[in-house]
Amino acid sequence: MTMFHELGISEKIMKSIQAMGFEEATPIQSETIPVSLQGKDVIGQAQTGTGKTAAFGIPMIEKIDIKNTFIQGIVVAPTRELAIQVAEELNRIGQFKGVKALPIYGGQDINRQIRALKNRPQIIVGTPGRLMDHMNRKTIRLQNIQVVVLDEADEMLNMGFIEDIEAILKEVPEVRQTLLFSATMPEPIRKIAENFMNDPVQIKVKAKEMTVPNIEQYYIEMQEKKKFDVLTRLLDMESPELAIVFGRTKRRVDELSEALNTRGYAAEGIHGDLTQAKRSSVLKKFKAGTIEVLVATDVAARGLDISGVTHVYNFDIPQDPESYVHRIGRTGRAGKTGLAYTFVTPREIGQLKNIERTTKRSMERKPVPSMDDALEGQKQITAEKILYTIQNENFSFYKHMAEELLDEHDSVTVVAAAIKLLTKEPDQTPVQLTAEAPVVAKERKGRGGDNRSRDNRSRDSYSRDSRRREGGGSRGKGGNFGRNSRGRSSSPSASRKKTFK
Ligand SMILES: Nc1ncnc2c1ncn2[C@@H]1O[C@H](COP(=O)(O)OP(=O)(O)OP(=O)(O)O)[C@@H](O)[C@H]1O
Ligand SMILES: [Mg+2]
Repeated sequence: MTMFHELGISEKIMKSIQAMGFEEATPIQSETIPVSLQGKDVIGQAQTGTGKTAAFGIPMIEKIDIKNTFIQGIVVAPTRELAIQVAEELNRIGQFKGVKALPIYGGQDINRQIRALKNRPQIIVGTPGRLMDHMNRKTIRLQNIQVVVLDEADEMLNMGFIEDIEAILKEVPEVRQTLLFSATMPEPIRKIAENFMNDPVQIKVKAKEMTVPNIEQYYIEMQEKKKFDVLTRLLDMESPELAIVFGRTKRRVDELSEALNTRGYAAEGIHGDLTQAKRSSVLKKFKAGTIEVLVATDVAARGLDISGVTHVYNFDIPQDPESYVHRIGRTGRAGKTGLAYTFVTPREIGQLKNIERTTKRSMERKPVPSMDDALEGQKQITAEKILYTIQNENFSFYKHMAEELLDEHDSVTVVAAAIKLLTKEPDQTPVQLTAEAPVVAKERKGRGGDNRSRDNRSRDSYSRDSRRREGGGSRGKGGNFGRNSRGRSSSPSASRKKTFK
């Protein structure tokens, strides 16, 4: 256990850390912060949700000279939502020192960004495409950069982004500090990374497995056409606080969120073909709990830190083990627990084994849940709601009616009828889903076994964001059910703990 003050952090930043509610440093923070403060290049690898943002953010902000109005640090991140989130965390860390971080990403009005740049942020957090646009327009100058961070570094050095990263690094002074962070770092990518770095120190937090131990991991084997019923049964049985369902393609995400709405779940989709306004509003609603199921492509797989995500469902098995690690890492963050389910068709078992080999952790097989299991789950939720009401609410207004009913029927009959009325019985409304081709496991050779190619993955907002087609986006609205009406306990959720166990 390391306390932050043992790490050589200045007073103003200590004050921010306190305000953020962090009590002790996480292992990646205690191991990388002192090394980064010495100015060394670092490749940092640690499990999802263990505080890598502050691990690079704290030393980066220490290095900023606030008397100097140039941009002194850049962070490059693969998605817009992540760029926004990282900038927010950096602004919190820099709040007392007066360091400002600005997110720069595709899909947002470039003139607005140019105006925001006039406020002289010392740090820019950007997606590659939009950063390049600004470089070309000379609205961002990178000549005074001292620190470059690649968050989700293995993704940034992967096929889809590497050329952009090379172009960006060409604009940055050669004498600089480079920090790379990710939960995954396939060996061939790490080798590529070294070309951009100066004698980097590798810090890998020792862990038996690549995924977080407090995420329970299950798989269910079934035919493709069974998947949707299984998903809704699981949602009924477990009633997640917030759930993310990952689908392979944008079409899949659209169809799934439509189908979930048809069956009465408050779900919306997020993927790279939606307008940025739509993407932001969906994420906002999910964070607020207005929608309870976020259906997403891999655009939401990396880095996003949303509290209250208790369940991740891989409706389609991920294309590669790294994607699995990041997807399920949206739950079980900062010491909390989480559940992850992966759906596999018989032909995809090889891919499942491939994932297990890489993560060094096996998933437990679960049987296909039945309608009765789903109903049992919903009944349980009704019972919990009734007990909660007995303990916490005033229902004297209804007592007279209860007595009248009990005059005519025995109590078990009355209560059973009331439970039936309150219980959402499994809905079997037919839905339309286009089948996806199975993912066949490939040998991990050559480029680190990254099975993706530019075209076969839903490149999504993983594409160069400024050049992306921005179409559509006006799908069906959220479901008819608010979170409480779907039977969740309405008790206030436990306040967010800020210490890791
Ligand atoms: N020392 C700490 N004590 C308590 N909470 C912390 C600490 N450091 C970070 N956190 C919180 O933990 C959560 C996860 O942090 P963060 O998003 O940086 O994880 P990460 O390692 O980058 O995960 P990912 O690999 O998914 O990107 C955030 O809500 C963050 O504010
Ligand atoms: Mg992160």
